[in-house]
Amino acid sequence: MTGPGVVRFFYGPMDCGKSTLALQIHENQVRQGRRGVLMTRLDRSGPARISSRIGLSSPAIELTDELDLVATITAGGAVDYVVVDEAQFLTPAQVDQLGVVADEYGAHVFAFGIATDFRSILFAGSARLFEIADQVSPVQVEVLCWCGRTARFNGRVVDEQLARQGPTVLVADTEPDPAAGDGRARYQVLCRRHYRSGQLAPNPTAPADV
Ligand SMILES: Nc1ncnc2c1ncn2[C@@H]1O[C@H](COP(=O)(O)OP(=O)(O)O)[C@@H](O)[C@H]1O
Ligand SMILES: Cc1cn([C@H]2C[C@H](O)[C@@H](COP(=O)(O)O)O2)c(=O)[nH]c1=O
Repeated sequence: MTGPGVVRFFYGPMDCGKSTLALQIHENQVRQGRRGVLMTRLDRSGPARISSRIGLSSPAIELTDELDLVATITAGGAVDYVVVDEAQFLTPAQVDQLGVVADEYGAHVFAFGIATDFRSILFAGSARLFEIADQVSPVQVEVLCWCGRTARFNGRVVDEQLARQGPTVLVADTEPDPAAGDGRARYQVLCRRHYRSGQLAPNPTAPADV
């Protein structure tokens, strides 16, 4: 199928509802009989699923660096739409392949991901999406820092300290995992002020220190 394909990138910090939105868009496409492909990479719930904290989840193709997305998406015939979650983990070449799927095959591509890593540096996949997508939209639901300000920073917390260095990819949740040891990383969304200072909670001895 050829036609007006499009690449749309929805971005936002962890826990703002990206996977929920991805699954809602998929649902609305399916209801109208449109044929689609769901893809993800390194979902917290395990491989080959898109899962939302609201409780929705759906099987999806698990991506790897080596996978050619044009071949993967078109393998089963024509597709009307593609939903890609955790798109920050795509390689720039794979993002370009999404552009081919939109332009040459007429598919509507909906990509979802966090823009920046724990160092507040753009992920390679997200950077390429900002560069080539037809439309980029912040997810509308705000997540908040502990101080009440809007949180745009994805802080990585290790041993209750904000990490400033480490591997770019480290799959973990915003909630501590009770099954894991104390040193296990978690993420905490923060406003810029508290991302810069590394303060993760109110200071009990200085209540006004926000
Ligand atoms: N019981 C609930 N009722 C309403 N909203 C919820 C509930 N549990 C989680 N959420 C919302 O789900 C959102 C996280 O959704 P999710 O799709 O997992 O986010 P993301 O993919 O961006 O990390 C949060 O905004 C949170 O407020
Ligand atoms: C900031 C940051 C995040 N990650 C991982 C952590 C999670 O597994 C996902 C994001 O999940 P969500 O659906 O947006 O909640 O990305 C990472 O590997 N490296 C980072 O720097």
